[in-house]
Amino acid sequence: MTHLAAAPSPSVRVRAPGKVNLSLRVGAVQDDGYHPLATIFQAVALYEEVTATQVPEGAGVTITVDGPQADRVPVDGTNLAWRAVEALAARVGTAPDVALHLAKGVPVAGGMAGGSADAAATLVACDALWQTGLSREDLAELAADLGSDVPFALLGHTAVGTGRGHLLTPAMTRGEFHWVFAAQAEGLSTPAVYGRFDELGGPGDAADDPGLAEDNGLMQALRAGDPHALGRALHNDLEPAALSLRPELERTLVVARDAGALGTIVSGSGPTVAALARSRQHALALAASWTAEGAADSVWCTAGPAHGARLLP
Ligand SMILES: C[C@](O)(CO)[C@H](O)COP(=O)(O)OP(=O)(O)OC[C@H]1O[C@@H](n2ccc(N)nc2=O)[C@H](O)[C@@H]1O
Ligand SMILES: Nc1ncnc2c1ncn2[C@@H]1O[C@H](COP(=O)(O)OP(=O)(O)OP(=O)(O)O)[C@@H](O)[C@H]1O
Repeated sequence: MTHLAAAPSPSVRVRAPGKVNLSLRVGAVQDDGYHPLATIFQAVALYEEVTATQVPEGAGVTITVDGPQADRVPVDGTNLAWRAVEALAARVGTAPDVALHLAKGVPVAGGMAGGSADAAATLVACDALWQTGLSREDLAELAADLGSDVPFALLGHTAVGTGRGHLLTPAMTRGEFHWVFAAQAEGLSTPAVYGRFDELGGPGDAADDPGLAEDNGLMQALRAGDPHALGRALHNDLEPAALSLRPELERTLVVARDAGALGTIVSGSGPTVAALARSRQHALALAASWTAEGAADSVWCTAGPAHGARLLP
């Protein structure tokens, strides 16, 4: 009798990046609870890696998670990757049967859109696994329904975001920018930070619908590949709200400035703080200052722009 080994279940791996908002301009809250944004995203080379494996019919979705902060990630239907499976399956009329493994390389609840990257990677992975034939635009539509940051995790590189942050236009950049991120053990809730922004007076006298008119210098710095000019132009309307919820972040910003960072900023809704460096060597020096001063729970050196959600061979 010949023994036939069972064929391995089909499996695909996808990487999607974390992000930093180089500029984040926030308008007045709308009736749907969202704020109109004008933002410039940059993807950075801290990646979420999602492996999707076909499982027998009826097995449903399962999630396992790997990484230093894995215990803070839900493995049920509240995980954004799980919701991505369900959204894609419903869209193409297939059963949501898949085992997901998330290898987390982006700080959790840090304002760097790690969960959004998982959702984007999962869309690309299941799209390949199920050979749906959907276009990248179709996936972007599903992505926008999952969360405001998910379409950018699909696209990657550097892009202007408007609407809720989900309408994207790629931006021209030259060369590589070196970043250091100071992550905190305890995350911040994105709705709580937007809520504090409202309590602090929202956009105040600024236009309800923000624009990027004030970001001409930033766009020019990107096109010129000039990290000094980029450092001066970084801007985040949510920074006062994040600092009001986490006053100790002020010291993290100051330590990086004192150590010669070209610019410092709270990343998105925080509490991660980003510092822009002159070079990779300088990034390592900034990281060492944060560690020496105990101004971060973990420190991550990386560079941007990085690619969007992409299948791995
Ligand atoms: C802070 C940023 O990371 C900047 O890119 C994003 O605006 C947040 O994007 P996200 O985490 O994908 O947010 P979503 O999952 O879409 O929304 C979560 C909550 O954040 C708030 N929210 C989000 C986006 C937006 N333009 N206005 C908002 O007020 C709302 O309270 C919403 O209920
Ligand atoms: N795949 C996921 N990975 C991490 N957290 C997830 C995931 N799905 C749901 N969550 C929940 O969402 C919360 C925020 O997660 P995430 O790491 O995406 O935050 P974030 O980077 O601040 O997001 P954003 O920058 O898009 O606002 C976590 O505290 C967790 O409870």
